Amino acid sequence: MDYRLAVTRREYFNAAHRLHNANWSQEKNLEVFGKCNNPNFHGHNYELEVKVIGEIQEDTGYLIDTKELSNIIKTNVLDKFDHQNLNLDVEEFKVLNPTTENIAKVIYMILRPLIELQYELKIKLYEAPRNFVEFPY
Ligand SMILES: Nc1nc2c(c(=O)[nH]1)N=C([C@H](O)[C@H](O)COP(=O)(O)OP(=O)(O)OP(=O)(O)O)CN2
Repeated sequence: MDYRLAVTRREYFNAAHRLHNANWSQEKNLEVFGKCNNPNFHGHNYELEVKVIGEIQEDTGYLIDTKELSNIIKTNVLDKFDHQNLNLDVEEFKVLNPTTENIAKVIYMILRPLIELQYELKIKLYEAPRNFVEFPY
């Protein structure tokens, strides 16, 4: 039995969004989401941390090759989210409010099948330097 450890890859993407609940009135949306409900959308510089937890492989000395992890994130998350309008351009958010919580959850759901099951996966997503979400928790 070896010790478990974590390898984390940090990435960045820029995206526009608007927080809105189509089942609510304009007034209720404005009351709950305030400036984030502006129909003209607004952008954030998101900082994403993808953490893979497991044991060191004896043959490579790696837990996971960071280059491989970086490629997985780039192809499946950054290429899909970066410089996009999340509400309009990303399929998942046509039916889901693009809050930091939901974006972190969607990223986890995209990446989970792509990382070997023996590893635990955790997502940390910063929407602003002082606001971040961790999923799962
Ligand atoms: N739990 C959540 N709360 C809020 C979310 C969210 O995704 N989850 N999102 C928003 C808006 O998107 C809003 O635009 C947040 O950005 P910003 O206004 O820049 O954030 P702050 O006002 O907190 O910025 P500070 O400079 O750190 O004060 C709102 N709430």
